[in-house]
Amino acid sequence: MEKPAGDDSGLWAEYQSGFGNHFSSEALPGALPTEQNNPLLCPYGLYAEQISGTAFTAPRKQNQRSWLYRIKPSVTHEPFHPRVPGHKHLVSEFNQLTSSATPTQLRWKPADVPDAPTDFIDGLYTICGAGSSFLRHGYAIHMYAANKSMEGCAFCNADGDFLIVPQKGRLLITTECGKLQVSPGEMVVLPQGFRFAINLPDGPSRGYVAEVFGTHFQLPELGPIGANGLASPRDFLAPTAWFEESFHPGYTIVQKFGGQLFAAKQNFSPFNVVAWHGNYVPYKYDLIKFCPYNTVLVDHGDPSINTVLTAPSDKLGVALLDFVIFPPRWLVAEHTFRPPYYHRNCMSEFMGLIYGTYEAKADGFLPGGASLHSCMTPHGPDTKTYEATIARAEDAEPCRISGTMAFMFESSLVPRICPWALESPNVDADYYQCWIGLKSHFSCNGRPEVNGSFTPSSASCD
Ligand SMILES: O=C(O)Cc1cc(O)ccc1O
Ligand SMILES: [Fe+2]
Repeated sequence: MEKPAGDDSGLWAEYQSGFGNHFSSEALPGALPTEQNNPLLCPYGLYAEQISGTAFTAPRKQNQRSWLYRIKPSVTHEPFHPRVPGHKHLVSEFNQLTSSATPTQLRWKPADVPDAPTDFIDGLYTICGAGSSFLRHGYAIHMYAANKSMEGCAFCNADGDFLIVPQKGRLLITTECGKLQVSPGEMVVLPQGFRFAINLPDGPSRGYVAEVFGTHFQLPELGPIGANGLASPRDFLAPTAWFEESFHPGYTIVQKFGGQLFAAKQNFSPFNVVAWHGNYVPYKYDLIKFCPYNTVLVDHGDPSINTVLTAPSDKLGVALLDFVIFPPRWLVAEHTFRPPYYHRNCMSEFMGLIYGTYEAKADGFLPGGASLHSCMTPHGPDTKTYEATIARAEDAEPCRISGTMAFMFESSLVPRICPWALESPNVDADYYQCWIGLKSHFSCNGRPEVNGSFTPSSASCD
């Protein structure tokens, strides 16, 4: 299976294609002012409102903002108060009070979706992160497990951009710019400050979220690859304008601000934007459209070759957070150990699995599960994968990795881990065992001893 069935995007939502474009969209003819951004009187009596995703003065190349033309401006609400009930499992400042660091290899089994009614907001919990949303530098990695649509409320993340990777269950996301349907196998970016509501048409749902503070995701440079390849700008889809005019007493805006949830009441839906234009927008991307480039002769390329999106740090070429995937592809390298190499990395690697089996782990790393190998923590293929690979070393024909989609959030900042993630019953306490069986194949006469008693596993090839 290349991708779970049931992706009927397009039915619920209509899109415009491109990455970083200056988009424009109107749900009523003539609703978008064309001569200027801020007319004295807007068409249809709308209010003009700007949302800025970068400082007004950011260089033109990085500057991101959109103009929204709406029935009432977003300021039309009662004061924000800490939400009751609070949320105990969200963190946006990673320090000794909130989290701790460990160099040990960590792996989590998939979390069960709760039985109690739980929407996306309550089902979201932080796993780890670094830096601070207040200082506008850092990231948080969250996961969610939920089973019910958000009702009578919209979520707004003032802390950073969410990159959401659903693993189970579709997300029907209503945003101020319009609607997005996101299936497992796709990802969506909801930039800082946009209000959105998530419906779960399939019920039980779970997935992964990377949140970046103080920067935005961009496409990686292609360098010598050339003008094409990896994620193509035209495969990114932004919504088209959609609005509702509803009298909705008690509608709640839930704002994540410094990791804390605040609530404010208003009496109408915030999805009242009739037209908009700009380059600061939510967007989605289908990971199966990724066009991988890789080794065609020898050796294992670094995983950066599979970068879908990167959130840059201030250091040239060093990511605050890269979103990297391990998609279906051909492995053709000659006399090469084809699975991921054993390594230690100054960057920290959080991994998740959307479907299938990951090429470095014959078992134990399950769809919906996760692993974390922090800065300089050694890791690599498990014993079964290693032994199966060298057992068929002599007859390694080109083979296709199929039916799998793993991903990595890779960061230059060392993550601190939340106590509930470290103490979770889903922690795989025996993770280290997957490498303990790696034995010496050393032989003084030069020819490695290969124990042929292992049956080659089907973990990496068809
Ligand atoms: O650790 C991992 O499984 C991710 C990874 C994959 C790969 O092919 C090379 C390096 C790397 O960190
Ligand atoms: Fe790695």
